[in-house]
Amino acid sequence: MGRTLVELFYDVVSPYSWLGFEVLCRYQHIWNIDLRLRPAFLGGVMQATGNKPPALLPKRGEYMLKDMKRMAKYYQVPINISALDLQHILGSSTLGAMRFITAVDMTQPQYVEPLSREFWIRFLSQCEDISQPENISTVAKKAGLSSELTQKLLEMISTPAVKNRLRETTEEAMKYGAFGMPAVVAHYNGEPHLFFGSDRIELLGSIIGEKWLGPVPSVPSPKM
Ligand SMILES: N[C@@H](CCC(=O)N[C@@H](CS)C(=O)NCC(=O)O)C(=O)O
Repeated sequence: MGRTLVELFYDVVSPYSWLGFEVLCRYQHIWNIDLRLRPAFLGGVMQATGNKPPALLPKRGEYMLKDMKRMAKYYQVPINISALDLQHILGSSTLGAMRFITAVDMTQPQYVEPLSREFWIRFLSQCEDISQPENISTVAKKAGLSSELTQKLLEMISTPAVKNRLRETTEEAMKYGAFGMPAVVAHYNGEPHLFFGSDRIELLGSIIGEKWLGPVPSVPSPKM
């Protein structure tokens, strides 16, 4: 049977997207899937669907911090957010970062995975800014991009081509029914199936006929 295309729509503002991203990056080497990373803009989804970040509700925000701590440990993803950081996250815009990742996706797609991870590490592990060009450059360097390339990509983020591409990807996620992130779309049996949340990947596996081995599956060792 052919490989199942699995698309992950995500924004680096979203800690649950980071969890979903790492789990799918692990499973792409185990399940019969082709993982397509789709950088999108959560702010645009929230605005267009009339949804709101769940953490704006104080009790939900309080719970989310505890949930996040437990999930980070269980999923082995180094998210490290305090109540103060959560306020900062809710007040930050990741539009520039998502445009930068989009520009990379358009020109150097092999860097999308390490670059997205480095944005999350800086933003949700070290709780440092990712909106200023100098900080975007620091992240890009960590992901292995040269300073010349980073400079060109920074120039690209204000072009209509990049802005439109990010808008189109965000709209595509919503066409599949997304109202938040991570939004995972599995193209199976000739139909797209939307899953919302990092906690629905086990369910995704059951739909596409793949076995869930927990959030940190061990990768089979290559045959000698
Ligand atoms: N239960 C989901 C929660 C995901 C979640 O809360 N995502 C946030 C962004 S970090 C969102 O977009 N929420 C929209 C909503 O809950 O309606 C998970 O474990 O991943």
